Amino acid sequence: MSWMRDADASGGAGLDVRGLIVRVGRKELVHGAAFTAPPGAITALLGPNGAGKSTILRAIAGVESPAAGALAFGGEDLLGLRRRERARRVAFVEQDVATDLPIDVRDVVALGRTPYEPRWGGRDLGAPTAIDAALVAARAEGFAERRFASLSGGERQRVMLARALAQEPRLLLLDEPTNHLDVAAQLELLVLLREHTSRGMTIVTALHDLSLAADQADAVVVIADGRVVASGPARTTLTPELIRDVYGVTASWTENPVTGRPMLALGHPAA
Ligand SMILES: Nc1ncnc2c1ncn2[C@@H]1O[C@H](COP(=O)(O)OP(=O)(O)OP(=O)(O)O)[C@@H](O)[C@H]1O
Repeated sequence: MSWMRDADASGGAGLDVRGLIVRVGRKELVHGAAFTAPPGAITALLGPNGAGKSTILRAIAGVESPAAGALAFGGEDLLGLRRRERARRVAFVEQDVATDLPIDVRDVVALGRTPYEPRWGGRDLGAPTAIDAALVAARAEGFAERRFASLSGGERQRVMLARALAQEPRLLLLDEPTNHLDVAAQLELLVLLREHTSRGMTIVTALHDLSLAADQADAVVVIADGRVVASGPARTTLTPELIRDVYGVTASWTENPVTGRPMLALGHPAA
């Protein structure tokens, strides 16, 4: 396809989603979504509850098979890759983590190395280093020897992030990664993600916190009713009009008195 050749020619293209349709049973949940996520950047998927953010991430991750559409990353057709090859490129941290895994944290993180295990026996020589580095990066090394089921929600989220980092993906998909984190941990996570983008990782993350997305994401994609309604840089895309239409709340850009950066203030004037 011509757009994939274009992506190759540009050297290191990001994620390109075209005409994505996802059906579950007879119900169509995503109706021809199209957007790009720049390489080496954080793109936030925004939108109200039930808009389709998780469904889109699941389709990109290969958990759901799209009914139609094209998904390319780095100029490669993701849908044409074998599962193992896709898993070496794309990692996904889902929103709800199973709570009853009867295994230790380190073993959960080791699952991220599955795509690198030699097919015909032998050992994945890169595993110990990758697992240790991922535990440290996700600030999960302090509970590496504990049972996964004994962890708090925020700790579990760090472990699932560590598992995804152990996979050494070039595209990292995150579904609401901050939802169990306290305010310091949220900002710390964004710093960590920023470190990874500066080393070339492309990150696409569903976020509910519009202010956090406005401050930290390089680009935003706004989803409503299974459709992309706007996309682009946060400052120019998240207009007060768009936010009112999509979320029904009042918004205003102002200056954050703490950071000095543009800040999105939200609320209902009468509340
Ligand atoms: N397996 C399913 N069968 C039927 N409907 C589904 C299924 N999975 C999701 N949906 C519906 O599809 C829509 C989109 O769901 P999705 O989880 O993608 O939304 P979301 O934007 O991630 O929402 P949230 O912000 O609440 O996590 C919702 O209306 C949801 O109820």
